[in-house]
Amino acid sequence: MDGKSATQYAAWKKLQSLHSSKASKLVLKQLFESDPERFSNLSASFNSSSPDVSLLLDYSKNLIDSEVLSTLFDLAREAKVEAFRDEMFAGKHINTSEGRAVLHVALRNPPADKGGFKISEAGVDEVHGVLEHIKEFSNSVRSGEWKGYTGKSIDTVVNIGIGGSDLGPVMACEALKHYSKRDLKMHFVSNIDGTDLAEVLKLCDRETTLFIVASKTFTTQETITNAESAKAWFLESAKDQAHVAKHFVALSTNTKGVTEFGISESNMFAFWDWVGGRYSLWSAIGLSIALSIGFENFQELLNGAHAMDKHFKETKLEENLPVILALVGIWYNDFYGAQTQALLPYDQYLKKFADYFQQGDMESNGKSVTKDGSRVDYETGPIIWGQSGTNGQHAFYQLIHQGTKLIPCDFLAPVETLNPISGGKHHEILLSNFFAQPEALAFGKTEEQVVAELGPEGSKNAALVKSKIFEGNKPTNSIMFQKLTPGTLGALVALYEHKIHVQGAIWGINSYDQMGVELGKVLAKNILKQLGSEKDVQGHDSSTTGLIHFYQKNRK
Ligand SMILES: O=P(O)(O)OC[C@H]1O[C@@](O)(CO)[C@@H](O)[C@@H]1O
Repeated sequence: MDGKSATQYAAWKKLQSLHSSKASKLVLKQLFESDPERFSNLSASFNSSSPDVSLLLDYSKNLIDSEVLSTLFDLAREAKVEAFRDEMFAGKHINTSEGRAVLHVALRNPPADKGGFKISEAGVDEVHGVLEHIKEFSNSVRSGEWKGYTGKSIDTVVNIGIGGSDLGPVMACEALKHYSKRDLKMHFVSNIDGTDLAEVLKLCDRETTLFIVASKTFTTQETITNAESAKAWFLESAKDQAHVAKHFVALSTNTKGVTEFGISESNMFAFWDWVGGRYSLWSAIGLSIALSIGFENFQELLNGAHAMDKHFKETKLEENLPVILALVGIWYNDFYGAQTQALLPYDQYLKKFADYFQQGDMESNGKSVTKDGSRVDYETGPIIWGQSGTNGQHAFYQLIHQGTKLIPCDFLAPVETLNPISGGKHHEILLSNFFAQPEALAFGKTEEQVVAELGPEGSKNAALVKSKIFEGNKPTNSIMFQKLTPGTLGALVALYEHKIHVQGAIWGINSYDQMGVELGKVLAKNILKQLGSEKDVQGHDSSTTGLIHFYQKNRK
């Protein structure tokens, strides 16, 4: 993939004309009526050696026909998606702006003699050593063997990190709570807002709390400030700096930064520059996950992701789940003008799934310049949002059903619940909604149906009738998995990681740097120095100056 502008592709041009000529004719009701086999023709499965790790992707409720779909696959071929995928797996420096490889797949790759991919890049051969360190340490803490400075075992873990050093652990610990050691309390501090740390510290005992300082660069202002404040809080009673070693560990690529902070290298879990922050939960950044669910389950998480890696690497485009999700997403994003993509997991344990992929997707593909420096003249990364079902139905589904915006939705659900309370009644109600919502979105409700429902009297109110019509033809994907296990979560996360990769390849952008987060940080550091008094405030527009002055005049 050479960072070409996507509009140059013949398939892109064909998709433009297909959208112009076909969009009004791509009506799901008719598409299903004309093809009784549509579901089986437009579903794809992912199976792995573990029966619990399998997925069904039903993409039949999309605004596509065979011609559109084949042209989308042509686009993938023209954009050399497979070659770019193989470059990633081979450790090529596809993160061109930073001159780095992109190898989160190496973090979950078994040893070559156990069927793993052969990947050559500095550090890759250290992955299993770090995993061993994670295993030993998490076993030691979970068993009570690891003692704090007064000889007590650890019962509380506080992960201090932000962005990819927080969102992955938060999402995975929530998703896999069923598998967690319930008497080891997990907390996550990310925001520089003192409230975040202050509220967590109220729940902590200095003698039994372990702080994890998670930061790839070990320079992130929020994380280092929070870590310094946590250390100060700890030393208020621990007093002796030597005790820090029993209560603070670090996850980073920056050994110098870690030791300067006061954490010994033996308490550091390292990773490498080819691990992107938003792709790092599989690395040392996942330590809190291993502490929560145990190393064996953490390994299962890695195994599930590796199984999806193999699927992505080895499956032909037409049956490749990440590719299908990517292409269908591009169809709406770039040809239907859809601005967002909703992730709607009908599994309460996945309530942080959409939050996680806000960074995963939007920090990867929120770009407007191709890898060769051209300004794109097409849409790139979508806005990712969502919430667990059925909650979203009572919050924003009104807009999805009857609003003016096209919102492609991915629905996800387990066949089996992990909490079959009340004899499974809750799960059946949940799944009935999981099945019903895409059906309602696809097929809607006609004016005739509304009139029949309202009857002669009710339907005299023309405005009321109109307000009850559901236009339908709203596209959705439905993903089902057996039950939410560590392996299934690994496969699901890897599925969306690779979807992001494919979309970035087609858009010709670098999905793996994040230049857009830097300017705000620099300006904030400059303003921080000017908050002392009004005379210090220099070099800003009247709005920024006015706001700062308002703060300075009114602070206590
Ligand atoms: O892990 P770290 O180096 O502290 O970075 C935290 C987060 O900050 C960023 O916004 C980059 O500055 C994210 O990409 C990253 O996940």
